[in-house]
Amino acid sequence: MSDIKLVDVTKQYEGQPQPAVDAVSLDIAAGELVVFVGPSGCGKTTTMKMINRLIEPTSGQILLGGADVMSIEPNELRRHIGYVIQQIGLFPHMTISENIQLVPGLLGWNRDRSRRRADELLDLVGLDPAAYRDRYPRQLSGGQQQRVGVARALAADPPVMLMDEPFGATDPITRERLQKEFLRLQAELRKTIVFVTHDFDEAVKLGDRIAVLKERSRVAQYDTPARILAAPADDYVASFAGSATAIKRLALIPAVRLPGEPLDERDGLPVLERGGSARDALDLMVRRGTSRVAVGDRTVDFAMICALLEDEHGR
Ligand SMILES: Nc1ncnc2c1ncn2[C@@H]1O[C@H](COP(=O)(O)OP(=O)(O)OP(=O)(O)O)[C@@H](O)[C@H]1O
Repeated sequence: MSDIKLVDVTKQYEGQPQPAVDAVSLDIAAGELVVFVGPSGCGKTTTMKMINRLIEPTSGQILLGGADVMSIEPNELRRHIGYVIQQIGLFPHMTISENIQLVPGLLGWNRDRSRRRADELLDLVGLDPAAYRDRYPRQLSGGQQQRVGVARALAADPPVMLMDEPFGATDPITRERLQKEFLRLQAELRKTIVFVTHDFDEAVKLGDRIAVLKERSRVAQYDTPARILAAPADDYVASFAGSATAIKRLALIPAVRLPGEPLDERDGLPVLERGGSARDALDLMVRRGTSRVAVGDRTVDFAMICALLEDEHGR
């Protein structure tokens, strides 16, 4: 299993008056996508990099599937944990395929198997292998390069992925497309993912759970996007989550994330389009004059959505 457990983790950089990360504890379940969100400098990246030992904690413990990461050999750890960063880090003198084959190469796979794997991964991230495998990074757009970055991190099929503002450098439209593709990919792959961003909307869109961090990475709230929006733990979380109106926030919550009852097909409820948001579910109810709609194999009801809105106004 690839759950991640942080126990009282502290990082004190030399010469700094305060720790960058101060006694942080957090449990991340296997197969879950957890987003660390917080303002610049609050310690998100430092916390994340301690998980794959790019940074060593001053004290505390990080457990990966129950084993202390400090006891896992660094190469073994890297095979287990894919890593995607904003600057992508593709090697300019290597083709796209060669870039993706780096990790399989390190693992000693033969060339045929590595090549096949690179093609398979290009396909997975929506790039036609025949068109892209032999190009160089500079011949790709920023969004395409970012997809290659994700493909490369997935090369050895690691159960865990660390992603540090992976879509941060792309324009808003590309970013939205990458987010959607990424969610589709994760629905299929179910990796354990730690995703760092300072964009709260991105956190709401992507996270199964969000850890809202304040200074020194202290956890202000750790919960599902719907619950954080409906019931922020304190003023800090509320102001961080604050700018959007309640109804706009509904548009950020995928309807599949709302609590619901199992669907009985015989009810003949209107069916929400795949990928629809809580806002879309509400629209469908209003249009069809029903108080429940089918979302996948469950139903979502009007009262649930009202509760989200009311909590918002009640504050
Ligand atoms: N190598 C280092 N030496 C000393 N201080 C550091 C070092 N790396 C980071 N810091 C400090 O630790 C704090 C947390 O930095 P970190 O990069 O983890 O924050 P962050 O939340 O990821 O920020 P951002 O969103 O701007 O990337 C900051 O105050 C930063 O200046």
